[in-house]
Amino acid sequence: MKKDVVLNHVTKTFGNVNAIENVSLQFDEGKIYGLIGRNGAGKTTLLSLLASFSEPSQGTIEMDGKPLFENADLMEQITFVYERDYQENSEKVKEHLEAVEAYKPYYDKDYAMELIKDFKLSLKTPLNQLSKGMKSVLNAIIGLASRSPVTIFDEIYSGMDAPTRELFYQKVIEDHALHPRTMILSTHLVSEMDYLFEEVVILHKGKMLLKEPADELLDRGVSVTGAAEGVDRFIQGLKTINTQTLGGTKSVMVIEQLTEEQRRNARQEGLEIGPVSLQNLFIHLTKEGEHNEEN
Ligand SMILES: Nc1ncnc2c1ncn2[C@@H]1O[C@H](COP(=O)(O)OP(=O)(O)OP(=O)(O)O)[C@@H](O)[C@H]1O
Repeated sequence: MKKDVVLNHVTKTFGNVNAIENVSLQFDEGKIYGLIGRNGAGKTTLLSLLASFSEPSQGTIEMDGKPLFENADLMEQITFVYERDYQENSEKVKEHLEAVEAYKPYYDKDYAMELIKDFKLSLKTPLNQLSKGMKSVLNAIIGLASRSPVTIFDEIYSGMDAPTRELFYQKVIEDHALHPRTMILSTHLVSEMDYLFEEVVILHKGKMLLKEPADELLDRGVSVTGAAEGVDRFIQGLKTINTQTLGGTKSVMVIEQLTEEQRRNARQEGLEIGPVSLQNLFIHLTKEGEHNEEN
């Protein structure tokens, strides 16, 4: 079975709002995707469609050439984890994981137990007595241990403290290396998660702004740092964003690929050329999206 997920001109409408508008893209089997977008951009809507929670209003979503929606064989391939409050659920963690195991064909119980230990979650706690962070951890464990060919994490990390998030990222990398599968992680924590992503999808107001390999995206710009006067001379005529000044030192993001000659000039000026961050690019690109719409 081919496990790429293909969206063709997908639109999802709520009332008169297009939460997702004419999105076409393919999630290739085995890659780790970062799905980013500002509040209300349509991330959860898109991921819920992949999880078959609802049907697209227009367009198709297919795996192995077949529509995903309500296809039990295909849905077995996908795990979608999202923030849940489990308020009405008093079963214990252990019972809940046993229930998950029953309907997840790739679930690895030993790995789940290892994660329970590493994340220090108690098997005996009723779900509705877990703290917010512990609920996030439980969701993360379900997502990882399900080992589904397509695993979707919808912003489940917000309840986790920083060390727990770090541990989760480490587990994602380790387990993906051992058991390659498609992972889609939506997040607002762009700066701390960017190193996980092989490809980045940016949604903006329901539309797909871009889908690009992370390294190519980061190649779109550089940071230039050094004495303010030298930086000012160097950036003349270049497209820049996000200037920061500290004392006599200035750092500017240049949204252009530099030529060899420009790089040489920078070195001669004593300037340092460094990478841009995905977070800064994201902020810039979504602002630019707004600007283009206004014109
Ligand atoms: N069930 C619904 N009924 C009506 N409108 C909805 C529904 N779900 C989402 N929307 C709208 O669709 C748009 C996209 O929402 P969505 O939750 O997908 O965004 P998001 O990118 O996940 O946002 P956030 O980062 O804030 O969680 C928003 O305008 C939202 O108000």
